[in-house]
Amino acid sequence: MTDTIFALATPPGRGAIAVIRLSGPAVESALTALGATKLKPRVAAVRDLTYAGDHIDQALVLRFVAPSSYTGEDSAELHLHGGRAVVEAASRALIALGVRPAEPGEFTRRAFQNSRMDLAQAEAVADLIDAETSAQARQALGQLDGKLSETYAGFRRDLLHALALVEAEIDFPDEEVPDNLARTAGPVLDRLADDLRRAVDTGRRGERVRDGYRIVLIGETNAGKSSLFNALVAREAAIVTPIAGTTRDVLDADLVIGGYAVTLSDTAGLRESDDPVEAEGVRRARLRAEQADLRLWVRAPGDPDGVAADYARPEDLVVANKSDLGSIHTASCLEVLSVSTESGQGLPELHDWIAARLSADLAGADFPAVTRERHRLRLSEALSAVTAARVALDVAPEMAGDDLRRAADALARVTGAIGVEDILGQVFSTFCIGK
Ligand SMILES: Nc1nc2c(c(=O)[nH]1)N(C=O)[C@@H](CNc1ccc(C(=O)N[C@@H](CCC(=O)O)C(=O)O)cc1)CN2
Ligand SMILES: Nc1nc2c(ncn2[C@@H]2O[C@H](COP(=O)(O)OP(=O)(O)OP(=O)(O)O)[C@@H](O)[C@H]2O)c(=O)[nH]1
Ligand SMILES: [Mg+2]
Repeated sequence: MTDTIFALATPPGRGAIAVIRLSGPAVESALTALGATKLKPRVAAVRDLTYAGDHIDQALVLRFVAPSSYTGEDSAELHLHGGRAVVEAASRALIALGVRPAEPGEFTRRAFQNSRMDLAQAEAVADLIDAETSAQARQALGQLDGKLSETYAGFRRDLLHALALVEAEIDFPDEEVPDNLARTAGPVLDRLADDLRRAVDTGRRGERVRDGYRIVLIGETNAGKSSLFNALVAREAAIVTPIAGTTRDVLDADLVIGGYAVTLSDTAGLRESDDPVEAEGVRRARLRAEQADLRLWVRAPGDPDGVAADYARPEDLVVANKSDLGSIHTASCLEVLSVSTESGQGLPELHDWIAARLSADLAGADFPAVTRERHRLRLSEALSAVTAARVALDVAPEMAGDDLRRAADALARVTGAIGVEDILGQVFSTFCIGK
């Protein structure tokens, strides 16, 4: 027998309205015990809620009857006056009635277990709640609508089609088998491998939209990295001094540029140093630059050209700072934008340049993007199994069946069709209570 659960679905504290959600088999009896009777399903009605003779609130109540609800179970919502005492009283009454407080994500977990949504959609619910930028919300909504799930289902259909071809040939063996198979199943697998490869490639993009695009400021000491960092985050977050070697630790700030989440990092100036603290700072700066999606090479007039030439990638940008003092000379082929954090010259252009780069990198036409490491690993697994199957087709077709089954398993794990037990806790523990 399933427990009946409840949780505050709105933020805790004082507010205009507080919504308590209930779900489970005892919802109707709990509502009756509170005095909320004669409720037409899915029609809001005002009821005086009472328990043990105490008036709890004059509430708006909404009842859902299984399976037509978010969780697929009998459910209800109590729209209360949003005060702490009212929510407290309602919670105490529900606990006394045997309704227990929900675990984080438990409503959505039940929706998943009652096949109201698959695992990728449940993850999208969490992403949508966490979304702080328009791009994050757009991506999560697409995934909630089932766009990602449809993509995976399409891959699985192709796989099972190929598997059927392989098994048919193996059940009726003759000498022509490898030739026939390569002709029939071969093209199916080639196309599938192409699709999987493209899906894996969208993975970086999807994760960047979700978790933030990593931009690192890097360059010689005193080039003005920390000054630029402060200008971009619009506050005095980093220490700026005329002393070379001021910044040691990597400093991160989250900001939104052009509707995309960005993590911007300020780093220690790159130079050889006998000071172990500074040397460690330089080591961390280099590491961070390697992991970044985009590096801004900050240079002041007179800075040597060397570092950027050694570490830069073609997509990076040289920011020629201190334009009020002069211009830089560079032999590198990177794009150059001149700014002065002192006068503000060039800063709007730099902002626009970054926004344009983000939308070029992240706004793909072929959404839905893969949004999680978990998905990307499984897709890569499926891709390598399909590649192995394609090779086996020509030499040992009886092996191809196993590879294809392995690929189908990997895909089924993404949407939670199989192998759910070991990841359920992990997926839902990151939810907030009441979702
Ligand atoms: N008040 C309120 N607002 C909310 C939610 C909620 O639970 N309560 N949601 C919660 O996240 C989201 C909406 N999602 C929902 C998804 C499905 C159903 C539902 O009852 N589905 C039934 C009936 C569909 C119909 O015909 O209208 C079903 O699918 O069978 C309700 C909410 C956002 N806003
Ligand atoms: N004239 C001028 N001075 C600037 C400009 N930007 C920064 N400075 C000055 O340059 C000096 C170094 O600036 P920082 O931002 O600390 O440089 P940094 O690259 O972070 O230096 P380290 O942390 O030591 O690697 C400070 O005195 C700043 O005021 C600029 O655009 N024009
Ligand atoms: Mg600095």
